[in-house]
Amino acid sequence: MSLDLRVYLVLDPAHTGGRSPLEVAEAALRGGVTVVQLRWKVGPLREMLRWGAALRELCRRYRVPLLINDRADVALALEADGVHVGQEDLPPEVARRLLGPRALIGVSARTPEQAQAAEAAGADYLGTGSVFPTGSKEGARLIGLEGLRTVARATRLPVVAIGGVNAENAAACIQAGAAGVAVISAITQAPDPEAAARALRRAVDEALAARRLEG
Ligand SMILES: Cc1ncc(COP(=O)(O)OP(=O)(O)O)c(N)n1
Ligand SMILES: Cc1ncsc1CCOP(=O)(O)O
Ligand SMILES: [Mg+2]
Repeated sequence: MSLDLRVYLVLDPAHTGGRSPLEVAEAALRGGVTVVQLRWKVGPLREMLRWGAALRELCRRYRVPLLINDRADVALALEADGVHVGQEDLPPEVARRLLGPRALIGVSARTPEQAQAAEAAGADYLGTGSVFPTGSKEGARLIGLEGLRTVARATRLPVVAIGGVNAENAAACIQAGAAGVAVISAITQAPDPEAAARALRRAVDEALAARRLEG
């Protein structure tokens, strides 16, 4: 499946403000998100599989890729499109071996060295952050827009900016070299997730168009 990283929803059922994760996901898909990741950090694995299977069907209907955070076994079980792994997770080359050449593999990279290692290991894209302060990931280290720019310049892989990104600061991430933005709270904690996704999509599309014009 081709990879359009413009607006990347990281769906964590622990961060949907008590709303149904599937309803939030469908609203976000209507609003124009281009990738969905299921991030499941607490709770029974069987529950993750149940949510994942429903999300799999939903994403197929919208023809949007579904990636699984951390867990290649779950990605395989769900026939998801790929995985996203961090620096302390399953190494990307192992994920590639398990999931095969067609799987999408994303890797978190905060430094040029991590970016280059991920590229050499066969990653398809990088997740880079935390660009801004975030309340959604404990201990996330801040790299700022300068850190994002440094990573984007160090790799040929597309980079998605993550951490505290919203419709107001998304354009700055694109100007710093990102191919798109990944968000949890800007969509899942928004009073209207569909409108929030649409606003992010518009901000990213306008910033990408402006960047193309600048050449
Ligand atoms: C798109 C994207 N980028 C970065 C991350 C963070 O992954 P990781 O560093 O492994 O942290 P956890 O999300 O697993 O806590 C991500 N999930 N998605
Ligand atoms: C998973 C993750 N990795 C780096 S920051 C972050 C959390 C992003 O959440 P939010 O979009 O709510 O700041
Ligand atoms: Mg991880």
